[in-house]
Amino acid sequence: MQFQDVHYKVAGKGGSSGEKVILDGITGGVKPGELLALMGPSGSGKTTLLNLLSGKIKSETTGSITYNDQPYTKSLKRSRIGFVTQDDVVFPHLTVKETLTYSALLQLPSVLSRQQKRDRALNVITELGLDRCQNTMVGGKFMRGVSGGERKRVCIGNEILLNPSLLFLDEPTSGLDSTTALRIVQLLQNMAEEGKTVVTTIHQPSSRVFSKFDKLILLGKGSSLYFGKASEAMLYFSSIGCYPLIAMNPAEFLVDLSNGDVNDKSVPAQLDDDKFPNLCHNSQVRVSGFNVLAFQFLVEAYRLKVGEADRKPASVLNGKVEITAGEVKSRDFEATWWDQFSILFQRGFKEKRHEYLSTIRVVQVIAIAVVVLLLWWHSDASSPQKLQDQAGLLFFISVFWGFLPLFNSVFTFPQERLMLAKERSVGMYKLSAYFAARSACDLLLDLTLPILFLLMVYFMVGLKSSFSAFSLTLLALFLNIIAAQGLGLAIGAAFMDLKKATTIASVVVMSFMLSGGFYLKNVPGFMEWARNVSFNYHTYKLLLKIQYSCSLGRSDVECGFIREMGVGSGGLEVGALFVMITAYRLLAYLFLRKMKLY
Ligand SMILES: Nc1ncnc2c1ncn2[C@@H]1O[C@H](COP(=O)(O)OP(=O)(O)OP(=O)(O)O)[C@@H](O)[C@H]1O
Repeated sequence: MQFQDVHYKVAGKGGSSGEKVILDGITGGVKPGELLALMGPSGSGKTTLLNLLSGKIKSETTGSITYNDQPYTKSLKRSRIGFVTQDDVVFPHLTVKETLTYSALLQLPSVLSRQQKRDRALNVITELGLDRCQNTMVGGKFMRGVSGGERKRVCIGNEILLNPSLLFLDEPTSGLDSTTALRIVQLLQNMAEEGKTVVTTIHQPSSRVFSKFDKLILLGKGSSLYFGKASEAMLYFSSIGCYPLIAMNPAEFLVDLSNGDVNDKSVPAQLDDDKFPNLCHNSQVRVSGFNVLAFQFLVEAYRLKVGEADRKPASVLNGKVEITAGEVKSRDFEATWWDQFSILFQRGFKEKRHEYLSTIRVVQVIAIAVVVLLLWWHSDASSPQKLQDQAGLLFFISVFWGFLPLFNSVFTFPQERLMLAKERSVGMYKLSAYFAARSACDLLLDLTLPILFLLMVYFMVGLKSSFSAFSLTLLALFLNIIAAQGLGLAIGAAFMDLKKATTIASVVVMSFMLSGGFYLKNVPGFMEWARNVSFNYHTYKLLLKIQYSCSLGRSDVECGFIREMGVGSGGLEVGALFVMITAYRLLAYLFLRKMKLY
């Protein structure tokens, strides 16, 4: 891979006049068998350069980046490039083996049998030295799992399943102790020795880690301060008069220099006012610990080294290949739609069952059921007053089993956003397969607890004790839950941000509850739409019909509103719920389609 004079800028707040240059003419290259490190202090542009080289960023760029003398193409991204992000994008409740096996089943070509794909996952586990922890959950921020170094190796494993020729890694050692960091970099060096081209950003490596790099690009404030063999970096800097005055890790020395920090370092005497007259107002020489002169000297020295003659004119790179959801359509999906659905369903089920059927949720439902039992124990519909109380219970049931699944499903897409973006950007599966699998999985898990609730409560609170009434009540609750989930998924997909999504969801929930007809019998005409799109209103009516349609209509004048709502076959309500089930899910799918992959 070769890159020449790469520039990248972003528009500042004030439009084009306030443009911010992020990368300023970076040139370099790396061959198969080499490990290239992009080093520099925080904010120097390492991640941006890595994103450009891997094809993640395409806009606002000039310069040329070629792979085997060819420009970037979509198929290159799919089959030849692996990218390990700085944050570990993994499912915490899956084991190491499950993570890599599902990934292999989704990614590897269909010419391989399922068993061969599983074997490939096992080979990668062995290759990465993960045998001992293969049956341990990966874990994450809120859950203890494998160690940080092992988790990083799982992420690398995910990317090397397809055996890419180019592997990019963003800060693979951040947050790891020096021994674990060394193991990771050793692993990268081994991969490079096997013929891969490996490019990694690194913040401040130990000297042993530094010795593993074949090539090095040192960045400072978006400018290149060095490109060449890592082993020759110190020689180069001493050739321009910069060397450490005390024993120092070379990486520390280089990052200090790129930070403009010249303490304990010898710098050329000509860093005096006469060499750079335009920079030499003494007040400017040091800006909050940053030695402007020294830094400028390093940038100029490197430019001199490269020589203006070698720097070809910049050509426009960008804009032609936008990595969007639509584009992924064109690639060949490796597994069939049904295979994708079943793999994603199994993966989603394994990941989510811990959450849905967790002790805390079961206890929550049992606790609510006990409170309901205490309040409505042996209630009946023998008088208008008692009938009103029972209607209250039905209203509560429709609200509770609407809002619980709604709030659960609001989290689904925002929580999986990173994983979805990562997997979809390489076209691992069709969005429809993912959406169907995710919905089916949530459904199965969300329908378990209402059964428990209803079994605990139904026969003790004086509701109709026939099998058909019980089954119909359960069915009505199921429809309510499926509609509520759809709305939750749509809100989550629309905002993809947990805070915003939960806030909006709570507003929607309150409006539905208030306009649902229980608190206010005469809902004003202009608010009727809120009632009509409220699933719990229709479910409430349905439940009233199931319980009372036969016994009402005689003398319960005082419960006129129950009679009014509870008479009829329930076909209209079932129809309304089906419309909502379809509409909300369709909306969720459309929002998901519009989601940006990067
Ligand atoms: N889209 C953007 N809009 C505005 N500024 C940006 C954008 N992308 C990058 N930057 C800025 O460019 C600079 C380089 O960012 P980059 O993430 O590449 O640095 P880095 O060297 O990887 O830093 P770190 O080691 O902290 O991750 C930073 O100052 C960052 O704020």
